[in-house]
Amino acid sequence: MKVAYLGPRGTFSEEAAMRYFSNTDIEPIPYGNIVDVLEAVDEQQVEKGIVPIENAIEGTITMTTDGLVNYDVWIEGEAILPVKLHLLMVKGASLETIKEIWSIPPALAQCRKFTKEIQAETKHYSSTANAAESVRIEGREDVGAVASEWAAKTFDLDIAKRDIHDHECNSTRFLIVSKLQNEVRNVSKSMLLITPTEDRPGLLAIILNVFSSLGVNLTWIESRPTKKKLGTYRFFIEAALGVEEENLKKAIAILETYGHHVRVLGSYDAKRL
Ligand SMILES: O=C(O)C(=O)C[C@]1(C(=O)O)C=C[C@@H](O)C=C1
Repeated sequence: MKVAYLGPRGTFSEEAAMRYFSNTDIEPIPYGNIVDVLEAVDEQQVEKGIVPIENAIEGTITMTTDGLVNYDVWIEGEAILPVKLHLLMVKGASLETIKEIWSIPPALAQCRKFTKEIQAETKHYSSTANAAESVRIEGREDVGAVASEWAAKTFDLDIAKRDIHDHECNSTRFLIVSKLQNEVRNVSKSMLLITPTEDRPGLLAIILNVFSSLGVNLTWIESRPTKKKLGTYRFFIEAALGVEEENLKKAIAILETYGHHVRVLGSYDAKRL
């Protein structure tokens, strides 16, 4: 089974894929960015994909939420991976000489205090591993990559400083997506994308009230711009109920009678890696 992930080798996405599918024979296929992973699943170049959606420090990974709007994929699983970020440098380089820090924006954002403290410039790469690989290829002693221990081993780099993330308890939530909807039975969560058709006072309160009046607990909510008009949004809502549960079906039906567009993005269980 082919599984698309954000490459190159050595990313947290690869680690999450290997751990999540540890009992399955998979062929991991690296892609250059998160959107390409979702596209590969949508176009059925691969059976499954894995993408990061939320980090404990930095919050939502908007490349993923926006990709979920644009591609027709089904969320069938969730995996939570502990994330430890380190500063990787070429062998023999020292922290004192550092001028630039390279990584993917969500990883840099998880280490804001550290980058401010050492007054280094930051440069964006498409993944932690891509930044680490570039440090290795360029061989410069004045740059470091924010990446994992696994990336340090993969690209034979030194860990110049360990655990540079702002908060000790760091983890990232990944979604496992496929093209076809799997059979949903007794799962604990569902993700809905609600697009209101018109703006009105109390719009979000009315939507949330539908869930609370039916006793449906919500575990995540995120608003994203519609990209059509400033100040208009769509809402990602994750509910602690499987999509086949009566109360969730009722909530969807009520929201639709209010004129909102509701798309079920998936229904799944969470797994800690
Ligand atoms: O760059 C990687 O290693 C990734 O898998 C991406 C990613 C992300 O975009 O959030 C995944 C987990 C960490 O939060 C940092 C980076």
